[in-house]
This record gives sequence, structure tokens and C-alpha cells, in this order.
Amino acid sequence: MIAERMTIAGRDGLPVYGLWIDGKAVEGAEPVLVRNKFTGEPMAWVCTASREDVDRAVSAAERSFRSRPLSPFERYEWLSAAATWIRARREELVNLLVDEVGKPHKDTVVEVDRAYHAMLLAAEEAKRIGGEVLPVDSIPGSERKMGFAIRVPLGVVAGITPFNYPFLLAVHKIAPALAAGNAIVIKPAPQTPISTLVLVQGLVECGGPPGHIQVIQGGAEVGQWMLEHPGFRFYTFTGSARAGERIKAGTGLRRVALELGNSSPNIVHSDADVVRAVRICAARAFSAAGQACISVQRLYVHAPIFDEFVERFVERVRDLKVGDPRDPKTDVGPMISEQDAVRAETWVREAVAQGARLLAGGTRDGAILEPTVLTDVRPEMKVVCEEVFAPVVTITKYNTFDEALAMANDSPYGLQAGLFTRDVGRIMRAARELQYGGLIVNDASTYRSDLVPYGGVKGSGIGREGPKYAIEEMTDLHVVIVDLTEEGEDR
Ligand SMILES: NC(=O)c1ccc[n+]([C@@H]2O[C@H](COP(=O)([O-])OP(=O)(O)OC[C@H]3O[C@@H](n4cnc5c(N)ncnc54)[C@H](O)[C@@H]3O)[C@@H](O)[C@H]2O)c1
Ligand SMILES: O=C[C@H](O)CS(=O)(=O)O
Repeated sequence: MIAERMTIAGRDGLPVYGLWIDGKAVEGAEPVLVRNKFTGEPMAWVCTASREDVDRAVSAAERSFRSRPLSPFERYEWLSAAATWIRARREELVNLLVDEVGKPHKDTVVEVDRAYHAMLLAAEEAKRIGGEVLPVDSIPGSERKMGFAIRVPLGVVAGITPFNYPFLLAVHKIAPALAAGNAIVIKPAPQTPISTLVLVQGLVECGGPPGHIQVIQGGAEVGQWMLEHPGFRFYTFTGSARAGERIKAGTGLRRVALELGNSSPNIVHSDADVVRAVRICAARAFSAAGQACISVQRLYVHAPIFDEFVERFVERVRDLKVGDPRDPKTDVGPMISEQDAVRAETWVREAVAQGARLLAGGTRDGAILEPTVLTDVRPEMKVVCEEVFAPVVTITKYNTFDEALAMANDSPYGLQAGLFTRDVGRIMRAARELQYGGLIVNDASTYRSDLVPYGGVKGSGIGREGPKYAIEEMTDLHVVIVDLTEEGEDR
């Protein structure tokens, strides 16, 4: 799938994608080659932005925001047309993403379908941006006053996205920003910029003001220039905790939403349906090669079912089909790069050297790390206490539910957790006591609904995503208080 409008030239038979600034594709710095993550074949050349390009993009977005304000209905029409555009190109988008990310076809179909729904949800929310009536008259002395609050767009929003769900997460940034009435400058991850360019081409084709979205490609350096630019009113970032901390430190008093990493715990209690828990966890620990912030990473299994769970789990893992992500039957494909796979393999070896037992996997072929299961792990091992972001899962036995909650909470992160139990008392305890932004009961931590407030506590970030909640973050609340005293009334 080619983003024709984003193309500035051809080179070696491949498109050269420019930056998308002020409604046209423009040349940036020397293009970088983006490769197919499984075959290694070249896909396209993509220009990167200079600091001047960042300035140009922000100025163009600001001009478009000022000169072409969109009514809520116009925003609704634009974004619903974009949702239809995504649905109509589902298969093409899936194929592009499979090549660009290396994520298996079956997981990528889910990404594209969710992107469609996220776009549609944002379109619908554009018509529901209300405010609040404030009971100012309830304070003695203010009986003749009435108050209300309205939501107004901020101006230019900065969006920075990671490599792992590049299409869906670009939709989660762009769609609410536009639905809220803002303009946005988006920077995709350097490993996966093409799908964002294609998405923006789709939005442009759907008829909104092209200057409302600018795309600047590049890595951390371009991200840093974005942080330093005073023209941004808000930063919406998804990525690692390390980059998130830099963003928070670099944006001063400006608002940020940070969707960061996790080391997702999943508790399986003895009253749960063990067979179902095994099936779900064995799939969700390895989908997207474990490169999802809510991937099942730490499994805590109740002692009475521990042996049965482990046996069934390992059996299931051995049946996973590993290899070519283009094959619809493949469960586990390559990681984003060989370097990332080497890093995860090293962590596994280190854990084994420290006493962990390897029950499956642990071997690597290029960027493909076999689905890996470890037990006898300790909290201080990297595979437990850090975000592994790879097809690696640890299984630990617990005796009491208190112990399970404590182990799950023993993490700097707090994005989502999973719990398998039939007991409502345990569900409610976990809901209160687990220090996580989301708890998924009788499904894995990896489930995400695109309409709920999604985000983390502790080291997993700040703010909430999901169109309705992102729109709240991407608007200012202006309070109006009107004195209704009539002429002569208070003389
Ligand atoms: N919480 C969530 O919703 C969520 C979703 C997806 C991924 N993630 C997290 O993303 C990480 C994996 O993605 P990644 O490797 O692309 O993350 P990353 O932090 O390396 O990069 C993410 C984006 O930030 C940019 N960036 C890097 N350093 C920057 C800086 N100093 N200033 C500004 N921008 C900077 C990158 O170029 C990229 O566009 C994992 O930690 C994962 O948990 C979180
Ligand atoms: O990587 C973490 C993401 O939140 C996964 S998802 O795109 O939201 O499913």
C-alpha cells in the first residue's frame, strides 16, 4: 500500500516519503530506509525532520487551527468518513502493518479493526463535548449568580507514538485531538512511520483541512525538538517510561498525557476455570511477540492448581506457531529488531544463571525469540521487575490471595492487571487494592477496550486515553459566572 500523496520521489524502485507539512509532502533531511521486519526487504525511504521542519510544522498547524476552526459537526463528519476509509482498506492496511511491524496477521487484523472503532468513537464524541452547570448560587451571598463551564480546544497538540501498535495508537492521538477542535503534529516511531503517513493520507482524502495534521518523522532527537518548541499546548505520548520521564521533565508547565510501560501481573486463583485461563494467558503472553505494554508478563498461580496450570500452559505454548507473520496461522512473529530480541534473550539467560527454570523457549533465530516460559523466578530478576516487552512469561506460585496481591503490586509500574476468579469478594478486593489503572477479570491484562479511560498509575504514566477522556485532556475548561442581578435590585 503506497501513500501517493506523501511521496516526494522514487529511489531504487521504492517511494521516498516526505514530511507532511502545511498540506503537502515536503523534503526533509536525508531519507532513512524502512525494512520489512520479517524478510528484511526494503519497503520505502522516509525523510526525517530537522529542527526547522519542526518549527514549520508547528507554525502551519497553528495557522490552520486559527484560520479554519471546525464545528463539532464538521469534525464528526470528517472523522466518521476517516473511519469508513479505514474499514474499506482493512486488508491493505493489515498487509502493510504486518510488513512494517512484523506483527502476526491475526493480531494486526485486531489492530486495524480497533483503529476503525477508535476513529468512530472519536467522531461520535466530537458531538458530545459539553460542559457543566455549576451551582454557584448555592453559596450564601451568590444567590443571583449562575455559573457554567465550557470546553475549548487548546490549539496545537504534539503526538508521539511507539512502534508496537503504530496505526491504532496514531488514531488514539490524532482522532481525539481533531475531535476536540485542535490541530496536531504527530511523530511516529522511526521503525514504523509508513502506517502513520498512510493514515494521514486517508484523513486528508476524507476532506478535512490538511493543515490540521502535520507529520514529522524521526527519532528521539526530533522528539526532543518537539519538547523544546513553545508552540505546543499539550503532549500526548505513548512509549517507554524512560522517554516519558524526559518528556515530563522537558515540558515544564505544559500538560502531558503519558502512556508508558508495564510489567503486567495476572493472578489465577484456584476457583477459576483453569483450562480457559491457560488458553487465554498462553495466547496473550505471546501475541505481538509480547511487545504490548499490557502483555501477560508475570503469572501468579494459586498453589492448589499450580502444577496443573504449568503443565497445560507449557503444552499450549509448545503448540504455538512461530514464524512468518504473513501466515494467518502464525501466533508469534519476529520482534521489532534483532537487537531487541538479543536484549530479551540476554535477560532470560541472566535469569536462568540466577536460578530460574526454563520450561519452554529461550532460543533465538534473528529477531524471533521462541515463546519463553520461566519459573522459580525471583522479584529482583529483570524478567520480573522490568518490562520485558518480548515473548517471555514468568510463572510464580502463591499460597494466599494476600500474597498474590502483594506480589502483583511489587512493581514500579501500574497500567493493567488480570485476575481469574469466580469470587466477587476477591474481585472487589483486587479492584481496590491492586495499584493498577485497569483490572481485567476473567480475561488477561492484555484486553483493552478503546472506549474506557485507559492509562496507568505509578510509573505507567499520567492521564487517560480513550476518545472521551483524551478529549477532556485535550481541551481547556473555561468557567463563566454570570451575575443576574437586575437593574435596581441591589441598590
Ligand atoms: N501505555 C500504553 O498505552 C503503551 C502502548 C504502547 C507502547 N507502550 C510502551 O512503549 C514502549 C515501546 O515502544 P518504543 O520502544 O517505541 O518506545 P520509545 O520510548 O523508545 O519510543 C516511543 C516514541 O518516543 C520517541 N522518543 C524516544 N525518546 C524520546 C525523547 N527523549 N523525547 C521525545 N520523544 C522520544 C520515539 O522516537 C518514539 O516515537 C514500551 O515501554 C511500551 O510499554 C505503552
Ligand atoms: O502496548 C500497549 C498498548 O496499549 C496496546 S494497545 O494498542 O492499546 O492494545
